[in-house]
Amino acid sequence: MPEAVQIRRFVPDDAGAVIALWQACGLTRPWNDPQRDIARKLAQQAEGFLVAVQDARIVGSVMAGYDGHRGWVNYLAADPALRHQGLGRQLMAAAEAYVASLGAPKMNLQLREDNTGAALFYERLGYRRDAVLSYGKRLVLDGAAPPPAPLAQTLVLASRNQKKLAELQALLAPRGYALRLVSEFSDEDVEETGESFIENALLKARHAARVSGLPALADDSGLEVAALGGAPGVRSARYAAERASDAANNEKLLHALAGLPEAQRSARFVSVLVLLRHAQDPVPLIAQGFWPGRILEAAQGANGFGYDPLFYVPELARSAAELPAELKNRVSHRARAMHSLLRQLPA
Ligand SMILES: O=P(O)(O)OP(=O)(O)OP(=O)(O)OC[C@H]1O[C@@H](n2cnc3c(O)ncnc32)[C@H](O)[C@@H]1O
Ligand SMILES: [Mg+2]
Repeated sequence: MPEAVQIRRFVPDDAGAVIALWQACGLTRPWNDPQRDIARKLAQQAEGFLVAVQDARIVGSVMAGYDGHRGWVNYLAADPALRHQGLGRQLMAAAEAYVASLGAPKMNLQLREDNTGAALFYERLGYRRDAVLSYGKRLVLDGAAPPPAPLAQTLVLASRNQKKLAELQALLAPRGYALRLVSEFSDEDVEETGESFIENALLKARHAARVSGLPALADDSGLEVAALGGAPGVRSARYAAERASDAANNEKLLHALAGLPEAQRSARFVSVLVLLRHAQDPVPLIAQGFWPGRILEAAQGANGFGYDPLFYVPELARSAAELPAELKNRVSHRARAMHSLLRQLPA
């Protein structure tokens, strides 16, 4: 049986094994020389650099420090072969105890935006996403230059739905995009006459680009319920009636599925995003995202909008309306479509 994991201070002889561990965990970057990062830490609060050891092998690391305002944690690494055994949690507890002993009132950390696995890990430890943008300026370059961050660019959002605006804004702000609503430029309503999400998204985006003169983003989305042959689908917003309220749509859906057992209540949210550089853009960027789940027998939760209170997400064991906004925005159909759209944008 392997011996229990011990957490102790880093010593210089650990460097080779620690760097190999960081590389195995994908934590190193060409512009950050790990040797120099270790040397920097040994010169500043060296006792906040901890390693986890099992059977004389380095299986984990964490670097913690206090800048006089906040505690910070970096280089949390756990041997990939020991995942799900509480090692990351143990290292974070040690890092928190260290910065708390120095008097830090709060611990901060930074994650790459697409690192959903790590985000869920920190949320389970009680961390919450702060409503801040993280800025940085490199003072010393160890190696190759990092890719340049995009400068702020304004897009018009072809939507009248404020909840969509909030979700899309949160997804785009970290990438340097600001959104303005099409209602700033025109009161005209676009009829969503398309047979597909793509056609409707294109209609909305073209109109917004035309009236604003700006590049335009549109989302056409909806809920597809298997037992209803994919309905309400592209008609999700007007399922109960033209301009129906969310409550009326939800009631109609519950009625349509009344008496159906759980196994026959599967559904998915769909989001199709279209980005046009200008109204005549012949090559729109298009991305779609899906979010599988099932329809509950009664509404649960008060967050989100539309069908969220009836949409149960099995992996999170909650309805979409019970998820904090930032969590919905990491796993939803819209988030998935946005990640795919962002991958198509030039860096
Ligand atoms: O067309 P715009 O002005 O963007 O706003 P809308 O609300 O009419 O949006 P859609 O035409 O795309 O219709 C989508 C409908 O699908 C539902 N829907 C889409 N995304 C959803 C989400 O994240 N949560 C819950 N319901 C959603 C909701 O009822 C929306 O009204
Ligand atoms: Mg609409």
